[in-house]
Amino acid sequence: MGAAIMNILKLMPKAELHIHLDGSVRPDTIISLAKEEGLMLPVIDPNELRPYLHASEQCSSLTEYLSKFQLPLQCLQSAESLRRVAYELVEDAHRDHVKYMEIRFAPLLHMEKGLTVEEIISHVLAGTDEAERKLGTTTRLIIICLRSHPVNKNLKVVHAASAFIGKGVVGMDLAGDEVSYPPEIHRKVFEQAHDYGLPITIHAGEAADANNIDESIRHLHAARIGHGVRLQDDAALMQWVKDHHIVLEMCPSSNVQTKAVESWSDHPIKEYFDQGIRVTVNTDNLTVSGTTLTKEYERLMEIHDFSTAQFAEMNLYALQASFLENPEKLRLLNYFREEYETMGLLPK
Ligand SMILES: O=c1[nH]cnc2c1ncn2[C@H]1C[C@H](O)[C@@H](CO)O1
Ligand SMILES: [Zn+2]
Repeated sequence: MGAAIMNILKLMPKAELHIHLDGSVRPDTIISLAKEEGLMLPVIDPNELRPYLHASEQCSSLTEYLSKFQLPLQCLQSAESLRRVAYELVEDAHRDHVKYMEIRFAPLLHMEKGLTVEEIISHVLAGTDEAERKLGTTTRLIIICLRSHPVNKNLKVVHAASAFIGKGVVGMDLAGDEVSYPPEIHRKVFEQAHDYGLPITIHAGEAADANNIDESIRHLHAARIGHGVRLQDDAALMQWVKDHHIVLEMCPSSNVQTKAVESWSDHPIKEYFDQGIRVTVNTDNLTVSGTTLTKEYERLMEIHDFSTAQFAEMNLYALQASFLENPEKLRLLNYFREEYETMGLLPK
């Protein structure tokens, strides 16, 4: 790949719909937060920390992948740490020319030192709002319910999130261990979210089969699907997803690491795209997956032969499917189109 193309991939305005806060903490920040909070790191030499925070391509499963969140989560139990990592994540994305991002996190994982769900959301918002003001990257939040958490607790999370509608929270998600906890357990939770008017995206068809995608759309009101790798197993559902403009938030590096796919070349993203399904490219987790949006684009271009214009198209899918409120969404869509036109990525 030539330097000119690499430059376009880096410089083109990008939208990121699927990125977890706790999986995207800078390793240096982990070290600094561990010191501040008096936490013992598993190793003394910071250079040896990487295997504790990063899932390599040798990672064997989603379960192993999820074990990499333990350490960052221990460091994310205070107001200041939440504000700081939220700010730094927007800063990192900004450096990668991300102009719109939806950051997701699960409040129930940040309550070990007594913060309430409302406080946790407020502290993350303080960081993203400050970053948006200083850097200009439009940032919104998606609140996650974990599959392994009881329904009554998740209902409380939805209730707390609903108070932040119009103040930075734009949607709800279901994440965690898909093998042990199928989506139907949480129907009531997402019924409630839907009643509050919160848009919904669900992790599905990542570590378990296409039925979970079907269930998430049909009964959990998902307008978008996190990953959706197993959609390829069900032709009728695939057609339905295409016709109804359900958007897939695909995260290729993560999908290789969790073994949702065997390898990069086995990833179905290009096949979906060519069939007219609205796929988007995302990182999932900057630190756990050891990636950036530009790196994902580079590998997709090398291995699946995507063109720069096709990346532009997927970014427009992402913005259209974003949970951003309307005047701002239109402004960003116009901005992206103008930039792409100037860069020669759209037909004039
Ligand atoms: O790709 C994923 N699939 C399922 N769950 C995930 C993935 N990436 C992160 N998570 C979980 C682990 C985090 O602690 C949690 C909240 O961000 O969400
Ligand atoms: Zn995810």
